[in-house]
Amino acid sequence: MTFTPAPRPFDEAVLRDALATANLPTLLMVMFQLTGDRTWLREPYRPQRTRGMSDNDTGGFGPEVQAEIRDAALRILRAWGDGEPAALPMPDEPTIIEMISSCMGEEVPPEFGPMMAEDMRLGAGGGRTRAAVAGAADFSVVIIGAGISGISAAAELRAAGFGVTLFEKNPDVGGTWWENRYPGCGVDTPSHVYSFSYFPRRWSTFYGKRAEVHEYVREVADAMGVVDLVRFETEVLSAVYDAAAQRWRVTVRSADGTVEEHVANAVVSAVGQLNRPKVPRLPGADTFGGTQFHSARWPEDLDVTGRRVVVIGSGASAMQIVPAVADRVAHLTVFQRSPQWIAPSYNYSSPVPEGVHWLMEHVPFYHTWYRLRLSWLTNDRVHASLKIDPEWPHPERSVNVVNDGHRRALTRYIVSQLEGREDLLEKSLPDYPPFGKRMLLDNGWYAALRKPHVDLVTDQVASIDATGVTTAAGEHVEADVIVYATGFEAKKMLFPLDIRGRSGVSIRELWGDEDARAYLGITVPDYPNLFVMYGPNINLGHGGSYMFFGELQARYITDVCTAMVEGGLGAVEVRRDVHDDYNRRVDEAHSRMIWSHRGMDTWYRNAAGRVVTNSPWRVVDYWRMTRETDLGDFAVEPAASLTGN
Ligand SMILES: Cc1cc2nc3c(=O)[nH]c(=O)nc-3n(C[C@H](O)[C@H](O)[C@H](O)COP(=O)(O)OP(=O)(O)OC[C@H]3O[C@@H](n4cnc5c(N)ncnc54)[C@H](O)[C@@H]3O)c2cc1C
Repeated sequence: MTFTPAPRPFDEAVLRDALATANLPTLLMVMFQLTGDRTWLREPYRPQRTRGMSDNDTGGFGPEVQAEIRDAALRILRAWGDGEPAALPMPDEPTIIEMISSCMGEEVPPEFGPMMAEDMRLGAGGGRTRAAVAGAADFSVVIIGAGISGISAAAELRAAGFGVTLFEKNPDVGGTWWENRYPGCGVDTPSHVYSFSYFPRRWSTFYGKRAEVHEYVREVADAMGVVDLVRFETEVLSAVYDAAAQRWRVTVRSADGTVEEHVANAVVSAVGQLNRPKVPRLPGADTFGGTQFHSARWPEDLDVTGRRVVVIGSGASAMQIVPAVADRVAHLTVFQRSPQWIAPSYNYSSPVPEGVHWLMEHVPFYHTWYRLRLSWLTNDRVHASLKIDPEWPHPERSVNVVNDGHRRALTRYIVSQLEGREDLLEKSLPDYPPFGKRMLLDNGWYAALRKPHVDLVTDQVASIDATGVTTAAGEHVEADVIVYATGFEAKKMLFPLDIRGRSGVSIRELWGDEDARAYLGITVPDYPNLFVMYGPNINLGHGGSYMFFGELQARYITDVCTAMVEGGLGAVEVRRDVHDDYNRRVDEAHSRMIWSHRGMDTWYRNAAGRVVTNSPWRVVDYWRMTRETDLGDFAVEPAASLTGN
């Protein structure tokens, strides 16, 4: 699917109505591309700088300028619809930077030009097209997992002609978006950015809910020919490298318990960082007489209406569950270990107006620029402000002067939301710098906490009995339902898979429970032809969409496999010095980032304080690092034989 409309005469009334709903900074870029007239990039048509995550629909223009822009857009679009060609169908990179800087009202560095140009091409072109690689059909790849990562890798490898099999433990594709079914579950990255760059969608809301995200992921998997490659309800148990054969022996178990071995030239682990639920071991939990489950295992038939519900945890999942159930339950108790920084949300529950859909589908470049603007807002824009300034005199509250400004603005917001509830305010103001944990969006969290039948408890749960939970202070809370919104075994990467490389050492032993490392988060010495997705130091802490990161890893992996086939190679193993140097740079970069700030205790860090899950890089840095593969990074072996198992 693409949004690349062909010109045809517009119905003026329809066009006028749609323009009334247009995002003006986006519309100005359309007008410039169609006319080539730089008037639309300059004062008085340069939008004000966008604040926070707002779409800045009016661009900050007064009513007269808004009307002028819409009138001019009407004329320009009518001319295009009547056959006048676009002056700049594909602007060059400096022009893209000039445009994005104009429509954001701030200078965007030139280094973003190539990545943005690629996004524009992909959005218009309908796929990460690949020329078929001669001989690829004889090179087999097993992919473990059919979430966004597995689908990205399979789509690209398949397009190049590789023999691909995916094993998926669930009965459907989608991973995160198939498993998490709790009330309120959805994205906190805007949907037009949390989309594959080559597969736009008519999102019904600006922030898609899980059912729609799952439907989308399935649609992409279908369209890219991936679904047919998946063996569902088949769990991979182990993968062992046979150095003599230059093959991986992959053991899988089907739903009926049958265990079989598959042999492949390469293995891609796409098992996700947030797939294995983490449930605290609380004394007495097994005696609870009600219903209890992890947030990712919400029972399909559970009705919480009129029930007493305890939610343990106040992270991203709890933040979505609590507002979604608060009005239905008899009583809700939220156990919070530490408060979160929560930003005001914009458009969080709003449907995308029909006029905006129409613009995306009928007006050339509109969807592209709407997405590019959002990408800049949600990706790397804040990264620089998350660096620790060693000279900053107030490390107890922030990491630099800009971060301190974020703190003031967010504090004002929280205070405004909890006015008159000093009890809640005291529990809700974090003592660590904003962005030290992933920024969450307020989708009714504070409003829910204010309700008379909702309690926010900062004491810890000490034990559970048949009728409820008891806090460390000895208070008993009666419950019918306990929800463990306690996150995932993120640091235990690839758990519980048993993966053994050239020397027979299990990756579990190599990494331990929480010290995974890989070159580019993808390849590990001693594990030839193994590629890990959403692995160590890949999670995005500053913002951004994992879908894009998944695409970058998929491209890199496909490039390496292509180089293997074209070079007649049987094994590629990342050089230890390359791997070690990369990880030294990761750790060094992290030492200057907010996630390593003193006192930051998050699921990102291990007991030694090393940040294991998060990327220290900007999206554009990782884009550049993975754009071209260099076989010089690997020790390579010629293929003993590229065919046969
Ligand atoms: C509730 C929630 C909301 C999120 N919201 C956002 C967001 O707004 N923006 C964002 O960028 N990211 C978000 N994320 C992160 C999200 O996980 C990623 O965006 C993305 O979905 C990861 O895709 P994946 O394919 O790498 O992993 P997953 O989606 O976790 O998929 C892994 C797949 O591997 C399968 N699998 C695992 N082990 C095996 C095995 N041994 N054998 C066979 N199959 C196996 C699993 O069944 C699963 O289908 C969210 C995560 C959660 C949990």
